[in-house]
Amino acid sequence: MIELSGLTKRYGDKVAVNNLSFTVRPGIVTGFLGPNGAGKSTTMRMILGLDHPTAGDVRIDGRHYEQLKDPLTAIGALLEAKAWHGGRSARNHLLCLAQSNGIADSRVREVLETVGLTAVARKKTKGFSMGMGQRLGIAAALLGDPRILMFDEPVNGLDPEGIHWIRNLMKSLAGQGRTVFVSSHLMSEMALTAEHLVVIGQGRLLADTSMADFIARNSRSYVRVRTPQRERMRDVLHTAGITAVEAGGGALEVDGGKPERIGELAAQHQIVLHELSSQQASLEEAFMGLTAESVEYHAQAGPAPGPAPGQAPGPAPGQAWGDGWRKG
Ligand SMILES: Nc1ncnc2c1ncn2[C@@H]1O[C@H](COP(=O)(O)OP(=O)(O)OP(=O)(O)O)[C@@H](O)[C@H]1O
Repeated sequence: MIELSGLTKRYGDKVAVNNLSFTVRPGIVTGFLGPNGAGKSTTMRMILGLDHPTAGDVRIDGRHYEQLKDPLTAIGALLEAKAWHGGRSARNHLLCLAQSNGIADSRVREVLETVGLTAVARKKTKGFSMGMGQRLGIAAALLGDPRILMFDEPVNGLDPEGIHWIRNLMKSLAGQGRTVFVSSHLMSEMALTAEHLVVIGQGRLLADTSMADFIARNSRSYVRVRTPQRERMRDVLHTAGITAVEAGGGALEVDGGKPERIGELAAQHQIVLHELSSQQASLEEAFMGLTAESVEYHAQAGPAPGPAPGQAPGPAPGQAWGDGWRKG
C-alpha cells in the first residue's frame, strides 16, 4: 500500500505537487492520470525518496522509503529516465543490482525470462531499442519480487505487442495481490488496464475513483437511429416516453432506450430503419474535459473544433463532469 498525505512539492514559485492525499491499494491496478506537467513524475519520485517533499508525507506499507530495509524487495519502479550504463549487458546490469541489494543471482535469469530479454541478455544495452529498454527497466523493477510496483508511462515507445504485454503483466501482478501504480497521460490506455483511477491536474487531486464509476459518470451512452421517416420515428418514441434529439447526418440520438425496444417500436409502426446502433461517448473526451483547465502547455492549433456531427458538445472546462464525484 502507498499512502500520500498532504504531499506537496515546490520548485521556487512553481507548485509541482499540491497537497495530494490518496491511498494506492493492493490487488488492483491503479492508474495515475494527468496531462503533461501535472506532477505525476514528481509524485512518483517523492514516493521513492528521490525528491524530498516541501510538505506532507508519503509511506510505503507504513514506512518512509529510507526506512525500508531492502527497498527493492518492498517497491520496484520503472521511472521515465533510463538509469543504466550502455556499455553493460542487460544481464550484468541486473546482476549488479541484485548483488548490491542482497538478491540471489538466479533471480536475474527469471526476470529476463519474464520480460522476454533472455535472447539478448549478454548484448550491450546501448544497442537496445526503446521497447527493449522499457523491458529491461521492468526487469529491474521485478528483481526484488516486491509487493509494490510503480511504473511511470510504461507504454511509451512500445509497439502494439509490447503494449499488450505490459497491460497483461500489470494485471497479473495485481492479480497476485501486489500494489500496482501506473502513470499515463492517456485515458484510453488506462481504461483497458486500471481498476482504480487517481487523476491530477496542476499538482492537485481531481478524482480518486473506481474506473467503473468514472466510466458510468463520464461516458454518455445512447442509441443512434437513422431512418428516412425521422419525424414519424421521433413521434413514436415520444409517445413511448423516450426522448430523441436530432443529430447530424439525418440521424436521431436516443437517450434512455434500448436498441431492442426502439427496433420493436419501429417494426410495430412499419418504420424503415437504416441504422440502429448503441454508442458510447469516448472516455478520452471525458478526461480532457476534466483536466482541460489544468493543461500546462496548450497546442497553438487555432480555435478548438466544434463537436462532431451528431455528437453532444462537451462541457465547458470545470463544468458538468461535476465536482460531486470528486473525492478528497
Ligand atoms: N527539478 C525541477 N525544477 C523545476 N521544475 C520542475 C522540476 N521537476 C518538475 N518541475 C515542474 O513541475 C511540474 C510537474 O512536472 P512532472 O514532470 O512531475 O509532471 P508529469 O505529470 O510527470 O508530466 P509528464 O507527463 O510531461 O512527464 C512541471 O511544471 C515541471 O516543469
